[in-house]
Amino acid sequence: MTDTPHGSLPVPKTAAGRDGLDAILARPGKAVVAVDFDGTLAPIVADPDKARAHPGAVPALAALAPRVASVAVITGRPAGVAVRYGGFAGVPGLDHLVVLGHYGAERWDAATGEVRAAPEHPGVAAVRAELPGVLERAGAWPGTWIEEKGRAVAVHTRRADDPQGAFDALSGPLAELATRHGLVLEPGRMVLEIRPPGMDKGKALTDHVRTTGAAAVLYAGDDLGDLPAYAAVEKLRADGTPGLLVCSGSTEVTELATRADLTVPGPAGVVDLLAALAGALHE
Ligand SMILES: O=P(O)(O)OC[C@H]1O[C@H](O[C@H]2O[C@H](CO)[C@@H](O)[C@H](O)[C@H]2O)[C@H](O)[C@@H](O)[C@@H]1O
Repeated sequence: MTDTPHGSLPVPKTAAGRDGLDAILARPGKAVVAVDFDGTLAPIVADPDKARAHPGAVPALAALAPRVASVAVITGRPAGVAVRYGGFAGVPGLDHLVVLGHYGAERWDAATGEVRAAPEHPGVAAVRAELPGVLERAGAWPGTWIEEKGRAVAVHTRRADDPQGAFDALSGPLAELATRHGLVLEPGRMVLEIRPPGMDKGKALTDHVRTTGAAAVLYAGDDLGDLPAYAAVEKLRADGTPGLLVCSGSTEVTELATRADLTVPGPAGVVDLLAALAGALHE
């Protein structure tokens, strides 16, 4: 990061992004800061159970949260899992943190410690029962495994001998399985998730911006599941609410970097950015 009029805050490469950042700095009490979890706050690791927030993430979020209208984590993880792996509960400064899990189908509030959730979709149980057979018929790629997520199931290929080959070969059969049970396929970083339709990170973010009455928004993500949130920020901007799109950069997914106002080097870069923003708002 280079020094700018706002300390170590980087300058977004687009005019829309610079407007978004300026709006957040001008009226932080009307700004929502929303961030994805895996790949954005937490470095990508081979075993999803071992993913943890970057050590600087909680301190940066806790420094920022009291200075803005709301900080939210919007994730494909179950909300409770993200809270645990993030270490978000009981942190001074994060007393009003919101975690929107399962792409917005679940909401955890730090203020109550409770999770509110949409009803479960019956198709998930049917998919769960059929999934081993579908994987077997698709070639039983060694190293591929199923993550049980409660309201969804995910097939991970990162630990397969050929992660991209397994991902490509399984995409079609899993999309067909999802459709047959009224569900949708959510592709991500070496993961194919089958989950209920009707909610995505874009709707989750737009609802949160509306309910908080925010006048500016920052969204940071790294994966394909974050694209609806990007689209939501673009729509908010078109409708007059400034916003800043941040990409947690990787070589694995490049779709976000082309649309982002600012690309930072992975979770460490996101943490630096959040800390710099908190510092600028403290000045
Ligand atoms: O919306 P997110 O917070 O980004 O969650 C998306 C998925 O993240 C997890 O999988 C990803 O991270 C794993 C741990 O680093 C990695 O092994 C895997 O390859 C990635 O796809 C999680 O396991 C999924 O349930 C989330 O939906």
